[in-house]
Amino acid sequence: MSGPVASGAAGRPDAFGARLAEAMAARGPLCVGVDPHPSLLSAWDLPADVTGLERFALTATEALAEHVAVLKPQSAFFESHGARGIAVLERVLDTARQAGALVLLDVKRGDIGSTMAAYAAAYLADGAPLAADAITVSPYLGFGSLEPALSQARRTGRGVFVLARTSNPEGHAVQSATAAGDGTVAQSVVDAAAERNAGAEPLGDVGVVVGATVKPGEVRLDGLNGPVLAPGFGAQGATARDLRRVFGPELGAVLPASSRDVLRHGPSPLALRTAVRRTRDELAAVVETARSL
Ligand SMILES: O=C(O)c1cc(=O)[nH]c(=O)n1[C@@H]1O[C@H](COP(=O)(O)O)[C@@H](O)[C@H]1O
Repeated sequence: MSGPVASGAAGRPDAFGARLAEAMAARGPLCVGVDPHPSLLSAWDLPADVTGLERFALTATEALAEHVAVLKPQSAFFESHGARGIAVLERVLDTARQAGALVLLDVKRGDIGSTMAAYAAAYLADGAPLAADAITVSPYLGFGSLEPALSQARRTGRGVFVLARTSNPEGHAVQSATAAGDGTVAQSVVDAAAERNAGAEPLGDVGVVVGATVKPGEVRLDGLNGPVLAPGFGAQGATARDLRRVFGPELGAVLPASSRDVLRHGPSPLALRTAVRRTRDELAAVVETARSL
């Protein structure tokens, strides 16, 4: 898959939505998280320092990046090692890109607009050392405060995934509260993303995050016209059948994400790839059944 280019509009072939749809069709709808938890480093017999981080993250990336549509490094695990950890993250981004995976950098940024512009420059600008194909962002300073990231992503053929209804149980209290007007806070996020995606083909660049662990019907996704990142699959307890229950007919645009449940099979590259293949086959079976519903 080629990297993003510098200009254009949603609907162009190199827009993030189009590149993601192509990657999901070619490689199956699975996003694997590269989350170098200290406990996983220890399970892989690696030291809990930056050399262990590097071995872990590059082993996982080299083993998997040719086989999945999207790799999602979790920034915090790299940041916790300081500048040398960030240097490892840069290598992960580069290695994944060379292997043709799209890279979704999980940084969950959210800030006032003028600072959001700096985050956009850090992660969504051509040539930035930490540029990724997409990032996760938090809308809790107001969806409008994300504008600099949304417009930068559109200009550079990149994407954003906005937290809507997250997989963790604590998310319910704020995200299921009633928003100004009507409906829940989570639904207002999905609706704002849908506005940005209107008219894009085959998918818009503004995705949302809805955990695979949530109850069916908590958010309506039928008008989104964008991708849905669904973490919570695997280690947090959601199964492929839960994905079908939660997302039903929208499953075609859903990108289930799993980190620990894949990574625990390492350090053998073969065992990591076998875990990915098994997970992908399970997902393919439920997506197929959802299509025939
Ligand atoms: O944005 C995310 O990626 C995310 C959103 C969410 O609602 N829940 C969630 O678990 N995540 C991330 O997805 C990954 C889940 O990891 P596992 O539970 O090991 O599969 C972690 O990196 C989380 O930070």
